[in-house]
Amino acid sequence: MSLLSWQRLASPRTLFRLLNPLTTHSIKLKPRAFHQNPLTKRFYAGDKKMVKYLTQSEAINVDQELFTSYRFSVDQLMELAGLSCAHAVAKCFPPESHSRVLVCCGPGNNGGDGLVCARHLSLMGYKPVIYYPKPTPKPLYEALSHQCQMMEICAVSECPSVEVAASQYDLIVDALFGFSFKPPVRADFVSVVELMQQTKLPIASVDIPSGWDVEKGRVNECDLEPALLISLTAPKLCARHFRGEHHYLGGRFVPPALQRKYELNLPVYPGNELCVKL
Ligand SMILES: NC(=O)C1=CN([C@@H]2O[C@H](COP(=O)(O)OP(=O)(O)OC[C@H]3O[C@@H](n4cnc5c(N)ncnc54)[C@H](O)[C@@H]3O)[C@@H](O)[C@H]2O)[C@H](O)CC1
Ligand SMILES: [K+]
Repeated sequence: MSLLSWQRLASPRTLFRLLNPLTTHSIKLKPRAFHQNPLTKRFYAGDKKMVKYLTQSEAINVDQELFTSYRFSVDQLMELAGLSCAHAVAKCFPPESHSRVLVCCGPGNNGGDGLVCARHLSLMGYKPVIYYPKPTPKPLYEALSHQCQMMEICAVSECPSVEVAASQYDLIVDALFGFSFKPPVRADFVSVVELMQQTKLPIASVDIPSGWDVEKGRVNECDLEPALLISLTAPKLCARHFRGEHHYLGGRFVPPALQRKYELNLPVYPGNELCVKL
């Protein structure tokens, strides 16, 4: 068995003992219980069940139950969702190297998560700039936009070209469409989707990589490939096709009974963290 295989199976302590020529302990080479994600090939310690990947209708149903049976308000969950996205961004793209962030926001709740994320990124030392091509005329979105303005977060009204984006930004946050997206992309959003398809900047997608089919994933060769995907509540089926470097789960607000009802098998969030690596 190769060293790489042992790295996946053994704990760091066992590995140290295996590799340390000075060790005098007798070592039992008993592999730990583990399971492997068949798509990402990642190994997970323990024999816990795999996290569930939701269909589009399951995602919508979970969302609805949170608002109806559990009486959460959209603002509450959006704040937690957007905050967890900002935390995942900070883990993968620290402000020291990726301070200039273009946050692209769509017309629905995914876009709302983006506005919240931009506000928290700005509090965390980033310089976010918002591109919100079709602001939604509803009190929630107007308040979120107003908060961003009051926080002196800049907004651009034109979608930057690939070249301009490359010179002015270090990272793009994709908060255009989430689990209610129905292809094809409508005219108002074509240029920003094309920017994200063509740019070489890293992209952090909120919940769903925009333009992907919520269940089938990438449908066109040119579809964007985020470097970071932050699944919210639970990953959707499209996340099985994610090939980027970082996959996080955020939205740490799902009541245990709802987790049980949908057999979500969510991973344990470490300590008081707002997101967990999948
Ligand atoms: N429970 C949770 O997990 C929470 C998730 N949140 C986030 O909410 C989105 C889902 O929000 P929703 O408003 O239902 O949908 P979308 O944001 O995906 O977008 C709907 C919006 O987009 C328009 N639209 C749909 N298809 C197209 C298209 N082809 N072209 C252009 N426009 C399109 C549609 O008309 C609507 O206006 C989820 O993914 C999470 O990110 C909550 O924030 C917290 C709870
Ligand atoms: K998105």
